[in-house]
Amino acid sequence: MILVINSGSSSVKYELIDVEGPTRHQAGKIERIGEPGSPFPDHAAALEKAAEEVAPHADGLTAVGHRVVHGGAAFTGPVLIDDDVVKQIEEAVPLAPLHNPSNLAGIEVMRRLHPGLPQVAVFDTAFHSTLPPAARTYAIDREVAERAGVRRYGFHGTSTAYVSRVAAEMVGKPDMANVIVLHLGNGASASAVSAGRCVDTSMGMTPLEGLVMGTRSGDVDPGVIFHLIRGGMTPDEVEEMLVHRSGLYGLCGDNDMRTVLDRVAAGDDEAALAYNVYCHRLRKYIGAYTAVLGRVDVIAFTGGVGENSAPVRRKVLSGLAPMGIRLDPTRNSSVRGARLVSADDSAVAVAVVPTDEELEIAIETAAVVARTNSE
Ligand SMILES: Nc1ncnc2c1ncn2[C@@H]1O[C@H](COP(=O)(O)OP(=O)(O)O)[C@@H](O)[C@H]1O
Ligand SMILES: CC(=O)OP(=O)(O)O
Ligand SMILES: [Mg+2]
Repeated sequence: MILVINSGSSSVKYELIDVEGPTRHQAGKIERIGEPGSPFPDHAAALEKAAEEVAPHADGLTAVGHRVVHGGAAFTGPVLIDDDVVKQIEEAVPLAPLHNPSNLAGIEVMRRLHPGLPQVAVFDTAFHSTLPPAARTYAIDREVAERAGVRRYGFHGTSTAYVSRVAAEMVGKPDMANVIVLHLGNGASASAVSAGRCVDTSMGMTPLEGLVMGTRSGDVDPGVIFHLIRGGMTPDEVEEMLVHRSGLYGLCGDNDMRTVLDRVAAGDDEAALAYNVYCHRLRKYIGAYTAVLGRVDVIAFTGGVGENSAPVRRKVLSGLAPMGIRLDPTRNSSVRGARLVSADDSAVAVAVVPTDEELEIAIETAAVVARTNSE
């Protein structure tokens, strides 16, 4: 049995998973860590509570698997954690200042509480380590880029790996499908996957590039940043705005797509613009990744918005019949679980695939432990 720890910027998710079966056991989520009034002043307190909650159910625990957002250039797959690995994850903190410190807190507490158990790091960036040079390279001064580690790394790789695999199986091409994965949660990303290898992805050196997100801007002209700094904002203020006060929230004051859609239905112009900008950006990436892949077998929607919002899927794909993409309106609005929602005569299949990062982390953790034991 594997304990999966997803220690995020303001929440800790944990789950006990038996990969045989698979069977799910105890699961929980502690939110609003460090916020005023929260009983959990920091990640250590939340993680100790999580460990306490799972303890009565943790008979036969064999390993702990951790989500780590940024693996830098060092990690192309999951690894057994030792002091050296911790040091390398620390070195990637400047590339993911909002994510890696909480991931490290999870590792630190679980190593202390379970010193005898193998601990495995599963990186968001790992699945994207196959990006071809043309897709991962920014067209800036090469020496500067190399010195500072500036390149596209990509994120949501654990989710994208899982969803692209399920979608490829759904269209009967488990080993050779060309898949566009749209992971639309609070963070959002698009990826192009060919025969199980990621060939392009919208998030970049940090999880700020690409699609419009709940509070993150996605793509902006880098010139905007210098304009704002020369206008008197500090670099930290600009970053804070782009990460926390942009995206849907920046445009209409709400970051939850359900609220945005309710406001659109009520005739709210600000919400309508936010919704239109969000969907327009997604359509652009679908077009771009169709060109990158040449042929698309399936477009897979996942994440809270992708899995639950029929109106977003409908709007994003409307008018794309000339590209061979046709939704079935009934399937689209009644979907439950992993299902195809495209029309029978659609050349490109469209799938809704609930993501399961926790299961994927458990599977990869078990595989690392098995490999280590057999060495
Ligand atoms: N029925 C729904 N319709 C539209 N959006 C939804 C629906 N249910 C959830 N969402 C959206 O999903 C988002 C969260 O996605 P999720 O993948 O759970 O987030 P995270 O990235 O934190 O894991 C919420 O902000 C909300 O906007
Ligand atoms: C890396 C990233 O953006 O993750 P999340 O969507 O969980 O914020
Ligand atoms: Mg998520």
